[in-house]
Parts: sequence; structure tokens; C-alpha cells
Amino acid sequence: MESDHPPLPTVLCSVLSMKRQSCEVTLDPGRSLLSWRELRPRRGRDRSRPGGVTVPVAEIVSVGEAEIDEKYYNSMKWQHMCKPHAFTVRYVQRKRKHRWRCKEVTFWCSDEQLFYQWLQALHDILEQQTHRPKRLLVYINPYGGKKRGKQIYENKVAPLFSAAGICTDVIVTEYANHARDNLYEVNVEKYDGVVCVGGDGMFSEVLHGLIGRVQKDSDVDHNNPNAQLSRCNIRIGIIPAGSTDCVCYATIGINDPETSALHIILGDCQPLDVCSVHHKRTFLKYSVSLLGYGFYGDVLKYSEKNRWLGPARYDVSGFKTFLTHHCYEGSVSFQPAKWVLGSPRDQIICTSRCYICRQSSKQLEEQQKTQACGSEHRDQDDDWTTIKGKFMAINAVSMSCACPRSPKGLSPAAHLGDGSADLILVRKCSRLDFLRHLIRHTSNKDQFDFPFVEVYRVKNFQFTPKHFEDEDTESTDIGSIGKKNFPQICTDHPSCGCNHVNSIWNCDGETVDQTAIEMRVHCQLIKLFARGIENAKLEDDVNPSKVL
Ligand SMILES: Nc1ncnc2c1ncn2[C@@H]1O[C@H](COP(=O)(O)OP(=O)(O)OP(=O)(O)O)[C@@H](O)[C@H]1O
Repeated sequence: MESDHPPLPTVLCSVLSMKRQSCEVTLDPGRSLLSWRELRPRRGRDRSRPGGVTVPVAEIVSVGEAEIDEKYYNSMKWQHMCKPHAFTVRYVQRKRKHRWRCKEVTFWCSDEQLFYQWLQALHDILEQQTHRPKRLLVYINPYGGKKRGKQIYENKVAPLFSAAGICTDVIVTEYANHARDNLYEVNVEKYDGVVCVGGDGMFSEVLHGLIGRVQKDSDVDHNNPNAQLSRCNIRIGIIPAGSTDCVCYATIGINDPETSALHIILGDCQPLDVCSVHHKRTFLKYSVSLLGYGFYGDVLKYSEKNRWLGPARYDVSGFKTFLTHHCYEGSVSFQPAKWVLGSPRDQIICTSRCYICRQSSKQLEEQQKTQACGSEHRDQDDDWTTIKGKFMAINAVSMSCACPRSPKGLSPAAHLGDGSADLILVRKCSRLDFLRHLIRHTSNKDQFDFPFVEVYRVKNFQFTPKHFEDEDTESTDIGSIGKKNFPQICTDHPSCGCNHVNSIWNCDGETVDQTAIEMRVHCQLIKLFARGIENAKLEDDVNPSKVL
């Protein structure tokens, strides 16, 4: 009688040589682990402790025939090898602060047959990692950040892609929006991912190109603020080479090109919420990190005027904006995200394999199933909350927005893929109070714990500046009002600090001209080659390569 169970994969275990030491090397396909340990620990090592390394197959970067170093081979002849038969395994090694490095180890086999058996077994097991990309489209911004995009890609990323057997088509952009426009034309189907080498602006270009392309292909009108956008299944990789690299930092935990390249090679997948921003029935932009009016809008306005200062422009402009201390009047309406499990002040940080994001993912799947069966999913329209006032800042963040300058970010407990954004309202306050609020972003204290700060977890919101409410809203474009210096109405005396012109919206570091906007969160609209920020303690229990 035949058994119903598939045959158990056989464990391959051999004695191979590594750095002139005999090692017991084991490939356990059942547990997806490659491990090795020295049979006789080298002098100076603790002999009572069996040393060894275990690497999950999921973290092997590549396996290949070793490049033979003649000198080394000659010194190996004592092992009775008449021909060199060695293979090299490259794998991920975790360093401090979420930094990854590609480590390599070479094993020497006593005969050709054993060598091919190992090579075949390792190739077979890597073939099963079907989520890994084989072909990538790469866009390089040669002018982002310190203008080192090309150099970073060629020196740190391309050699790793090539070692991992990834084919690439590389486009060095020639003008702003080159990547975005190109994504409307290329045959994206033939790629497993799109990689951008640059900063947040470059990522935003690729994001707009890809989402726009998918909506075009599936006949979705992106000008309709209520349209159900089609999800993009092609993943985006970010090789950080910009000034801030906020999206990379918040999804991987570090701005490091080699770490990002390794996440791409391993085929990581992190779903990400995207917010659409509209003015009436006109699409303006997509945002994945910060949509900020008031303080962060003004910081961007000044920093754009001073691009020649390079990355330092953000500090200069932040300081200047703080000194000007403007507040803006208007009304904010929003619908709370009632179904999400977390709240902005619960201190539950979004980490890799985040439970809250996974729950949203399940809900999204169920919603899509219901829609596929013909039932309409309807949002409730009756739970709008409106807040009127004078604001120093209105920020909607769909991720923590952590970056090296602000390691906790604007909303430390915001989630990457829960389908919501944290709406932070900083009401008019003294300069000192505002400074206290800003300083809290760099400390462990709750930055929302002030009487002038409110935070809500929302699925959408609308903002109307004060003067816009007083005007004929159907015919007036707010951007042009600002430009014409239309007299502004402040309900207090002019000395109240309310600004006479509007601020602008800062949408992921790009300016938006219109001030009256509506924003909606699209749950897990795109996917990144990332895994969220690893919780070092948890990850240690689950897998990483470690000395046992
Ligand atoms: N070849 C190019 N010439 C001029 N501008 C370009 C080119 N390629 C891309 N851009 C534009 O440059 C802008 C800034 O690029 P990028 O985001 O890479 O760097 P950055 O602004 O220094 O970094 P960050 O956005 O992280 O602060 C983007 O908005 C992008 O559209």
C-alpha cells in the first residue's frame, strides 16, 4: 500500500573543510536550515561549548562554485585533494541597528561527486524560494541626496544582485519624473519588482508611476476620490541614496544600501497603505508617509527654495519655520478607523509580522471576497467628526515617519499596513509649548500628551482653510487665492499669530498647491521589498544565523 505522505526530504550531512578545519555540514530540507560546526574547535576556543553556525535557507543569498585561490589550494593539498572542489555560500548576517551584511563561507569537498551533490542540493532548495525576484527594473536618480546614487548602485548593490543571479534593466533618470513616465510605457509584467535608487522623492515618482499604471490598465478613474483603487502586485525596492530616506528607514529600520539590497534579494514583502489626496474631484498625489500642513508644509516651502544647501536645508528651514511660529485657521473633518485594532497612543509598535497589520490584511481579503461575490462594500457615511480652530500643524501619517533625525517618528505607534492614518492636530500654542512638543519626538515621552495636541486614527479626512469656507467653494482654487494674496479673515485681532496667507501641504516631501483637500487611506495598496522593523528579541528566537 502506498503512503499518503510525501517522502521526507533527506538530510545531507558531510564532513567538509572550512578554513583548514574539518566541519560537519548539515542541510536539513525539512527544517530549511543549513548548519556547520567544527569537529575539533580551534585552539583558544572554548572546547566545552560546541561552536556552530545555523543559517535559515530563507537567508541564504546565493550558492556557487568557489573562486579558487591558488595559494590557499596549495595549502589544502594535505587534505589529499587532487583537484579543487569548493563551493561558497553567501548568507545574511545581522549587525547592530537592523544593518545586514552579506557574509560568505567556502566549503571544500574531498571529491567531485560530493561537491556536485552539495551544489545540487543547495540549488534545489534555493529554487523553492519562489518569492525571490529574478528580474528587476532599476531606476537611478543621479542627482538625489549627495549625488552618489550611481556610485552606490554600482559598488554596493549590483555585485550582490549579480551574485544572486538577478537580471536587471537599469535606467539612469535624465529628468524629474522620468521614472514615473517610463512606468506608464514599459512592459511591467516581465519584472518581479521595480527598484528605485534615490530618496523619498524618487520613491514617490516610482509609486505614482506604478499605481497610475495599474489604475490605467484596470480602467479605474483615479480622479474619483471614492474609487476603489486596484492593488499593485509588483513590489517596490528602495535603495536609499537621498537626503532623508524616511520610507526606507521606517520599513527596514536603517538607511543602508547593502541592507536594502539584501531584503530585495531575499524577496521580502511588506504591504503598505497608500493615501490618495484629492481637491474636489481632481487627483493630486499619493502619500505613504507624511501629509502635513502648517509647520511641515512651511518647512518644505523654505527648504525647496534653498535646495542648494543640500541635506542641511531641512535643518535651516526647520529652524526658520519654528521662529516664524505661524498658525492657520480652518476646519478638519474625519471618519475614525473604527475597525482597526490599535490606537495612536497604545504604544504598540508596528514590527515585522505585525499582528495588527495582519488582521487588517485578513479583513481586506474578506472584503474583496464579498465584493467578488457581487455584494457592495459600503463605508458608513454618518460618523464624521468636525474640528474647527487655529492650528500650528495638521499632520496625517500612515507610518511612524521614523528617521535618523527622529527615531520614534511623528506617530510611533502608526502601522504600515492597517488601513488607517494617524491624524495629529497641534492647535495654536506658545512657541515654548510647540518646542516642548517637538522635543518629545526625540525622547521617550508621549508627544501627544499636551492639552493642545489631539490625535485620531482615521480612514479619511478633509481640510478646508478658513477663507475657503467663506468663499464660493465651487469656483475658487485655493492655490491661486494664496498667490493673489486675497485678504485673509482671522477671527481674532491680526496680532493673534494667524497667518495671512495659507500654508501648503507637504505630501511625502513634495509640495501640493491646493490647500482644501481630502485624503483617503487605501489599505495595503502596494508592496515593498521589506519586512517591517525586526524586533531583535523576537527574531533571535525565530531564526537568524547565529553561533550556537
Ligand atoms: N535625472 C534627474 N534630474 C533631476 N531631477 C530628478 C532626476 N531624477 C529624479 N529627479 C527628481 O529629484 C527629486 C529628488 O530626488 P530624491 O528623492 O532622489 O533625492 P532627495 O530629494 O535628495 O532626497 P529626499 O527626497 O529623501 O529628501 C525627485 O523628486 C525626483 O523626481
